[in-house]
Parts: sequence; structure tokens; C-alpha cells
Amino acid sequence: MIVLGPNRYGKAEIRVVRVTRNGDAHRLKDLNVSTSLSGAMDDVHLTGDNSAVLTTDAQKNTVYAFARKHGIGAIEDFALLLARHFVDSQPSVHRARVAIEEYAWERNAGSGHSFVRSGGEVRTCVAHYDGSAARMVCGLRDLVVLNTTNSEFRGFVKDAYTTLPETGDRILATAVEASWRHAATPPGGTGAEGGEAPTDWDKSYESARQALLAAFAGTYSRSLQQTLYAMGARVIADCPEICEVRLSLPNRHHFLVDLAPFGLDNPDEVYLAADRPYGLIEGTVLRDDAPPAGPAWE
Ligand SMILES: O=c1[nH]c(=O)c2[nH]c(=O)[nH]c2[nH]1
Repeated sequence: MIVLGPNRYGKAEIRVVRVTRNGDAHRLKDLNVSTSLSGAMDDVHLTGDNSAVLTTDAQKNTVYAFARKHGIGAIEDFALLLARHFVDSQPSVHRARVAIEEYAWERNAGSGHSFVRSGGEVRTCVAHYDGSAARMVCGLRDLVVLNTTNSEFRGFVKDAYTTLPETGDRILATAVEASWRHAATPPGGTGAEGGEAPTDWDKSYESARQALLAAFAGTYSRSLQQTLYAMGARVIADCPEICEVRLSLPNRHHFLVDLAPFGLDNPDEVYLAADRPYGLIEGTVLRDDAPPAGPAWE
């Protein structure tokens, strides 16, 4: 017997730039939106009957039309708006997943209409909606951070292949990829179940980001693993609306260069920044009473 397993479909990477023109002070939102729908799609796959299909082309058009009609505030609100629309307007669509990346721009030279892309950091969110519950995962990637001290690494296993020397002081650097889960949001609302509503997604994002940065800077690190836990725990402690944090931290190794051949010492001043291979440290930090994640991470 051959059967159809889980399936979904949508439009990936819909690039939308929305300009809001308030007099001379323009605002810019630069997004990459991916939609993904699932539901009563068995016949589409099994018999070629497309009557349940809301085309990926229409999904793309909806993103542009909603950008015009509703504007774009916090990406989380835009993602929820789209996810709810697809499920609530189409009987064949039972679940929607809307993922958004936001690229940040800042004003250029104080101008109202000139912008400069800021940082490398990208803000992310993934909204899920199934007609009754909405789930939100927010996050960021490419947040590059570096400590010039307060990082050691020693006491590790020494097997036949271990050559790494122990160090009591090294550079610790990483490009943070983090995502954090909010509790389920009720239909029609943007808040979290249990009264701790992230009604202001921008504020919630900013406090999670600040918590990650503060923990990275403030932790005396005995390993990147320990720093990872400190960063996740700080987000959970500082942001009551967040119940789970997942982190992926590439260890951006900085090796002291041997300058002895040139008759020079190197008292922790000149490093080679290696790009690969790199250690990849990943982990999840969560409240022990976190509600079930459902499809939030899918
Ligand atoms: O913080 C670290 N964790 C490791 O597991 C590891 N492994 C390694 O070679 N260097 C490091 N650094």
C-alpha cells in the first residue's frame, strides 16, 4: 500500500518593500515572506483535481495587496493577518504557516527619504494558524558578537586525536541564530494565552535581543555551550511571554598567530579569524512548565 503523507504548499521568498509616505518622513519595511498552506489536498495529489487549490500565485498577490491595504507594522502582526486570512477564507485550507524575514534599514544622514541597510542582522518570525490556535516563533539571525576576554576553554577530554591546547583567555565570537516561542495566541487576537500578551511585538523582540546581548557580554564563559545556556536563560528570565528559546551558535574561531619566525612576540594581540571549519553549538532552553509546542517549530 502506498499512501500520501504530510504535505504543504505555498510561495517561498516573496520579497516586498513597503514605503509609507508621511510627508517628507518616509518609512521603509523590507520583507521576505514565505507562505505555506495545508488541508484538504488529498485529491490534488491523488487524482489531479485542483478545486481545493488556492494558487501560490494568489498567495503571493495577497501579500502585496495586504501590504497596500493594511500597511506593515510588526512582522508578527502581518504574518498572523495573512495566516488567519488564508485559513478563514478558504474551506480547503486548514492550516497556514507564514514565515517572514525583515531586513533593517536606517535613515541615511538624517534624510527623510534616504536609507542605509543596517547591520547584518535579520529579524524573523513564523506564525502558524489552524482556525482556532495561533502560534508564534520569533527570532533573529546573523547577530555577530565578539568578546576579547572572559572566555576560557579547558578541562575537556584528551583522547588520542586531541591536539587543542587548553586556554585561559581566548576570543569568543559567534553569529547568533535564535528563535523563541510565544504561547498560543487566540483567534483574532495578537496576545498570548495566560494573560502575558505580547501586544507589542517590537517591544518583546527588543527585550529578547537585549537579553541575548547582555548575557553574551556579561557571562564569564568556560565554553560556548555555557554561554548558550546563559543567553537562553536570560531571555526566559527577562521576557515572561517567551517559554522556549532555541539557539544555534557557530564558534567563530580566532587563532593566535605565531609571530616568532619574525622575531616578534604575540601577547594576545594578533589573531587569524578562521571561517571554516567551525564548531557548531546548538541547544534549547525552556521553562519546565512550557505549554506544548504543537506545530510551532515546523
Ligand atoms: O566553547 C567551545 N566548546 C567546544 O565544544 C569546543 N570544541 C573546541 O574544539 N573548541 C570549543 N570551544
